[in-house]
Amino acid sequence: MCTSIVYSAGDGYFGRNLDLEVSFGQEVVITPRDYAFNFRKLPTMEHHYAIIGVALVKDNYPLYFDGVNEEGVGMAGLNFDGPAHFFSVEDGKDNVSPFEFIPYVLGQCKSVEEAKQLMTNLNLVNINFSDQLKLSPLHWLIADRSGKSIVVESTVTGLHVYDNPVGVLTNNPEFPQQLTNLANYQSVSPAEPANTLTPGIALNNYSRGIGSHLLPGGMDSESRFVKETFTKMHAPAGKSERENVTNYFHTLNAVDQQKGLDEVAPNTFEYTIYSDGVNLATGTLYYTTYENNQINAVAMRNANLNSSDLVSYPMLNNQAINYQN
Ligand SMILES: C[C@H](CCC(=O)NCCS(=O)(=O)O)[C@H]1CC[C@H]2[C@@H]3[C@H](O)C[C@@H]4C[C@H](O)CC[C@]4(C)[C@H]3C[C@H](O)[C@]12C
Repeated sequence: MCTSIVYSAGDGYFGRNLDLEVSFGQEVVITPRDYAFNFRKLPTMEHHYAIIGVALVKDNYPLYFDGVNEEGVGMAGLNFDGPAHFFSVEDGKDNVSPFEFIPYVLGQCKSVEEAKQLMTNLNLVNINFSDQLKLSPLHWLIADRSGKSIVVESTVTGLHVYDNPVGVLTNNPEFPQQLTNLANYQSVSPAEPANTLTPGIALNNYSRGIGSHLLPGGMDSESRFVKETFTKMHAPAGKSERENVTNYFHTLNAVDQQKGLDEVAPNTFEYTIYSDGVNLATGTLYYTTYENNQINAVAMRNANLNSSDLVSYPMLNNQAINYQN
């Protein structure tokens, strides 16, 4: 499972938890403006906005899992196994494969509105990156600095672009169903609830936090969608970058997956391999990994963005404990 959010405090932050049982060898990758993005069915994009994100680099091609461009547009691909459907190439359409979709949008859009315009003639097609790296069944969250976000889902019924009023995406079911399900939890509150259950009979509020008693806490995507929406909606805005980054990670950690809790095959467990968040104004990417809770950062603007060479940083996995004596 995965969870992606846009968090609108300070400059705004975009990122995700990547939950899986295997690691792909992903790194933090900066694609500068003059790296030539080749597309299978569209002309090469010679120049474009610079991108920072987490990707697997294969044959000098950055296969982005999530990323943010220098204009502050963020995009993440999350598993959508079952409903996801990609089509055959169609003449007259903008035929883009899922593995090309993040560069296609982040390379040329300054806002969610521009991304929406770009997608009016889009056909997400069933072309594999290679025989080893086949199509992934994904859907996507796209957000910008204003905090506005959309979800893109390609299913048997076609391409769907949904406004996302809560700025959260997890996995199945289809996005409209996830939104509808929120209605079941609308009384969940950080405050003490009013007793509408037993009018006239006082109940003993035995604990603090009783307003969130009904909040789901499972590893499943529906539970995470509700829990993350509640957590993010009530997340405080900090006064500094440090405070906002700290709040951002606490917000995502509400739905991270500890090893041992989500068995996807006998004795094989899905867990949160990494969490990342990019400042949408500065392009600095912050991340933690399962093995290393320390927040590490890579600044896009410290790289030469007028170049054609990818720049990669390994994700640091050694737990950095601050021994005080
Ligand atoms: C599996 C990842 C999504 C995490 C997620 O949603 N997990 C939930 C699993 S589940 O619902 O509980 O089954 C996705 C996100 C980005 C994907 C990768 C990116 O799309 C980049 C390439 C694309 C290639 O086509 C396949 C390999 C790949 C390297 C992808 C592998 C995998 O599908 C990734 C890593």
